[in-house]
Amino acid sequence: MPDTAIDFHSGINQGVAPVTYGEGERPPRGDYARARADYTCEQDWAAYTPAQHDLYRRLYERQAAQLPGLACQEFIEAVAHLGAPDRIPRFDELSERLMRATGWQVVAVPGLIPEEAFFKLLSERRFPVTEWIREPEEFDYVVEPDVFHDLFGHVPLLFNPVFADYMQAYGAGGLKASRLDACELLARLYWYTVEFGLIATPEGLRAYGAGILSSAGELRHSVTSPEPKRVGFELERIMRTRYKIDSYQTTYFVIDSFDQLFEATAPDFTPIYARVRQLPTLEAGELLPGEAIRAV
Ligand SMILES: C[C@H](O)[C@H](O)[C@H]1CNc2nc(N)[nH]c(=O)c2N1
Ligand SMILES: N[C@@H](Cc1ccccc1)C(=O)O
Ligand SMILES: [Fe+2]
Repeated sequence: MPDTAIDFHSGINQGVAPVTYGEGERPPRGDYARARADYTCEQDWAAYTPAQHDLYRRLYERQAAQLPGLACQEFIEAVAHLGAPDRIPRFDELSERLMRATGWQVVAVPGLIPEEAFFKLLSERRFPVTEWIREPEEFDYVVEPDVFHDLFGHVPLLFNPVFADYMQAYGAGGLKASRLDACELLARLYWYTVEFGLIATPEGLRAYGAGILSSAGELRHSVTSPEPKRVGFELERIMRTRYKIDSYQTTYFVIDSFDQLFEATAPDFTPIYARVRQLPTLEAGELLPGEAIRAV
């Protein structure tokens, strides 16, 4: 196996083991010995215990119950494609449905993988899903992404054609950003859209980011709390903004549509990275002078 460490949250490939992850260093959780060179592995579905299937079901049910009025309609409609909530889905069955809808597949990975491997899979329309599930004590919060976050949070929107194309473009863009040493800037885009994005709809603000949609508490917080700043989507604004990895976000960026997201990220990022590097970096929660924030 390539012996490469990653900082999942910052998206910075450290190049050496062990992994830097939040505070302190430790290897990523997962069985990397079974992984292929592209970091995918077989989903050992038979190895899940009844207690683990039951944990998935409880996570699913808690989350599904609070989607109405908080999650975007595209997500709500697509959650059903995950299949029966009473057991951890089989990735190959899910892939068949997803392939028919948008040409995507889900592939098992042991856990966090190096960002270049991650980008490559996305660019091939293969979404890496962590095979392991959190421990019962981690019901409310798990530090690294597990199968519940990856499946419930990310996979439903891969059934949406525009979002599906955005994810592939992000992967290809990631491979390019690696060559331009711009992964830190690009990772902020992923964070503030794919993980923690909000969308304005005629019915009001809704969540589409996987980090929000798989979180017990942040879903309501992100959409309804008066506390966080909500700023209209702006590519360079996002690329210069740091983020929090161990608390609710203090700023959320709001798109008007998936088409807007796709079109705003279509231009060549090479000159954009150069420009953003000249601008001061903003802290999470910091606003620009006179910057408009959206009311909830
Ligand atoms: C793209 C993002 O910035 C980050 O670098 C990558 C790294 N490796 C990963 N690996 C897995 N399994 N899941 C992820 O979400 C990520 N994120
Ligand atoms: N247009 C970007 C690629 C990209 C697309 C969509 C999302 C993220 C990145 C580039 O040239 O680098
Ligand atoms: Fe995620």
